[in-house]
Amino acid sequence: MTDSTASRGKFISFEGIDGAGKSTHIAFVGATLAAKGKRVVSSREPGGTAVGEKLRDMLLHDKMHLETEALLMFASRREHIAQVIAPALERGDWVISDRFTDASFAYQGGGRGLDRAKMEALEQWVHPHLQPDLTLLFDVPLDVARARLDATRTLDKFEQEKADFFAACRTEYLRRAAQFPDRIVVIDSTQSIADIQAMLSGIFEKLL
Ligand SMILES: Nc1ncnc2c1ncn2[C@@H]1O[C@H](COP(=O)(O)OP(=O)(O)OP(=O)(O)O)[C@@H](O)[C@H]1O
Ligand SMILES: Cc1cn([C@H]2C[C@H](O)[C@@H](COP(=O)(O)O)O2)c(=O)[nH]c1=O
Repeated sequence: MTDSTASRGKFISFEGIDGAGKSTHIAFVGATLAAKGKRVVSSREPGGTAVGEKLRDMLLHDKMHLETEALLMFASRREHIAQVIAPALERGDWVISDRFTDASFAYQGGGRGLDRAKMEALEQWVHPHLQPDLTLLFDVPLDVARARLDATRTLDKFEQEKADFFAACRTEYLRRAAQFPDRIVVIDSTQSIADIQAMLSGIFEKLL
């Protein structure tokens, strides 16, 4: 039986260029929230649903037209909202998403150069009334992100992009942080993991 009186949960997104360190902190934030008695749903984009994970596989490995890429990102998002995000928020759960629409503006808009108006039209279509309550933007210089990636893994299609692509993604992320200062918190991700976790604890202390 569902509790129809449960208050809406909160929606937190994590953003940053590849290698900025966001995935490192997702488990920490999930554990922090759970310790405070919140039910947490942790998910990711592209992906987060069966259909979304199939789209993710294509998006991270197959070359395609930049508009196809943007449309598939939003198709994955549409499914993610319908299957995961909206029901969880209605149940009163907290949703942590490793990326959301800011990533489309940064990567397809900034990185690939797709017209911002097209992205805004997709955003209006797919989630006209939903935005994260809080977005944590992990910001690092490109060389730091690249060194972290090179040290750890086989690179996917996006991670193989050149420095100017990531510079444009980072610029667009920071432009959006300036545009939405009440929602997006920029975290200097060159700090140690321990220092970042201390800062995150402070942010969630205020939010809870
Ligand atoms: N503040 C930090 N100091 C030093 N190393 C870090 C820091 N944050 C993350 N790392 C390391 O950098 C690597 C990449 O981190 P992580 O996977 O969290 O990045 P990411 O932003 O999620 O990347 P992607 O978007 O490509 O998944 C990992 O090996 C992680 O341990
Ligand atoms: C949501 C979203 C993601 N991307 C890119 C950004 C990353 O390179 C990959 C996802 O990989 P991660 O290791 O899980 O971060 O997808 C994008 O280009 N546009 C988007 O909307």
